[in-house]
Amino acid sequence: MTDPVDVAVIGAGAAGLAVATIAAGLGLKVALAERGRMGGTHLNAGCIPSKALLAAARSAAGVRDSHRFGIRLPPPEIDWAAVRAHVRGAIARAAPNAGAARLRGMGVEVIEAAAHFTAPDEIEAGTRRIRFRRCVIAAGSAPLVPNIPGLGEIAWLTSETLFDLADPPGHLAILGGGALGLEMAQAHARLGCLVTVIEAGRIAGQEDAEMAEGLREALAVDGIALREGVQLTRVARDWEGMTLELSDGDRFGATHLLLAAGRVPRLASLDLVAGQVQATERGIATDAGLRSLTNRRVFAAGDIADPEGTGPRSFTHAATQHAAVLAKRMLFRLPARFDAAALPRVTYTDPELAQVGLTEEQARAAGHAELSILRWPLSENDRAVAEGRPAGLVKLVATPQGRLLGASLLSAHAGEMAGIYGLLIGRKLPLSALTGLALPYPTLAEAGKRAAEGFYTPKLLSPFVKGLAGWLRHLP
Ligand SMILES: Cc1cc2nc3c(=O)[nH]c(=O)nc-3n(C[C@H](O)[C@H](O)[C@H](O)COP(=O)(O)OP(=O)(O)OC[C@H]3O[C@@H](n4cnc5c(N)ncnc54)[C@H](O)[C@@H]3O)c2cc1C
Ligand SMILES: NC(=O)c1ccc[n+]([C@@H]2O[C@H](COP(=O)([O-])OP(=O)(O)OC[C@H]3O[C@@H](n4cnc5c(N)ncnc54)[C@H](O)[C@@H]3O)[C@@H](O)[C@H]2O)c1
Repeated sequence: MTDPVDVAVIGAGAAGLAVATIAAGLGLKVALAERGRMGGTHLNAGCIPSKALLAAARSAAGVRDSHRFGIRLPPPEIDWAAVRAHVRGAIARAAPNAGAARLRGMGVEVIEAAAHFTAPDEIEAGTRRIRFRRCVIAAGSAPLVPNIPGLGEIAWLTSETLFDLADPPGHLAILGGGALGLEMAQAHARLGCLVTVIEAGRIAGQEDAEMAEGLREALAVDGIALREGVQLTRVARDWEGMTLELSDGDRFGATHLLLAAGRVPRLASLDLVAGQVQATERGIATDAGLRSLTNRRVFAAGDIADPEGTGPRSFTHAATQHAAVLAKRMLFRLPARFDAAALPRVTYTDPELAQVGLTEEQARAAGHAELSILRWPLSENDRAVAEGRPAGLVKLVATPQGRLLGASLLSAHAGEMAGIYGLLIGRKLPLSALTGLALPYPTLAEAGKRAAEGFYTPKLLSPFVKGLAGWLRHLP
């Protein structure tokens, strides 16, 4: 029987790679099993291809829009094969960072096979049986395939197959108006496809309603048909592609259907019973420090982790935050917990929609009866005006004492600005930390500062302060 490894990792996506890299960097003996493509979702079927496609789409939109700046160009011609090559090129350029060679170079034993538990302290991957001191389950999540009559008749798409299409969809129907559905709707519309989004609730349902409304207007400009508050009740194949029936009785034809209705944890093949690891339908049940509730040797990270029953946070930056928690908790045995309070999320449409902390609705639902709601429209921001992009809004939600609870941003580059709000919320800094910050002029980031200034303006203009200023005026 061979010595146990210090850390066995199941899955080489963002979470597994980060954990394996940290542990190997500390000189620990690490084994990593990956059954599919190294790099997992974010590299092969998630962040990188979707952002690469969005960049191509933004470029096409820029050409169409150029007349606003006095530049006359012919309509863009979309070379789909070249767009695909750009997307594949982006994946290929990022791939070496996640590659088996890099990991092996760091001393990690990489096993390119599916892993499953055989005992509470052992996994099997391919022909290898590996005993472990610690195991991190980082097997990620897969697209949810809803149970819709007729779905079996058609060749539906998910994010795992969408980026491999040899030809552009003529009419892409998208089931789900969350981050994935909206990003891919805009990308394909700008690349010349007809797009219809079918959303059971409202688009961007987790996000602030005012932000969703602004995004709705922007997507309409791209010609995207949004069908909100309806279910897809049936799909049938026909000679042109498919016919979709909606719960309001409407029917329409489409050539392709993308399922963007959420994700489910990849639990099935792990044999969690043998590992004595408890899971819920949302993922591996862990405490706030990502340790399994039922097997102290086992931890979870990334999309598959369900810390304290709060559900997964399906973001690459959440996966790397998980790895940082595990570095402290699992490797150094220090207290550490995953705190999602300051975790940003961004929908990379144009404009981008970023959220950090609580939306107004969530803050009220959490029992904050009195709130200070501070807004600054992009139409009042010099940079946005100069660049001819005045649509958008920054909205801050604060306590009456000036502590920031949440920030919602609808703006170009909102994702680049989200971090500052994460810092304010995470470090519990007052709004004055933002108002006192010298920001370069003219920047979009100033909109947030102007919103925060709105908290202090009424106080500065109070009769007391005015009286004080009047009195000071008489001093020599
Ligand atoms: C289209 C799309 C766009 C996205 N865009 C963004 C974005 O812009 N920003 C953002 O932050 N997030 C984005 N996400 C979410 C992000 O991609 C995921 O949150 C992140 O990739 C999850 O990483 P992970 O390591 O938990 O899982 P994964 O990346 O899914 O990795 C898990 C790995 O485990 C392997 N595995 C599974 N079971 C086993 C087994 N039994 N044995 C061995 N290996 C196994 C899988 O093959 C996989 O490679 C996007 C997702 C999608 C689908
Ligand atoms: N920019 C990003 O960070 C980014 C981009 C894409 C995906 N992701 C991650 O990937 C995960 C999956 O994204 P997603 O957009 O598929 O999931 P999601 O849960 O964010 O959105 C799914 C949407 O589909 C709707 N829906 C579900 N079932 C439906 C049905 N039968 N009919 C009509 N509508 C239905 C829901 O109401 C919801 O609005 C998310 O957790 C997200 O965090 C992140």
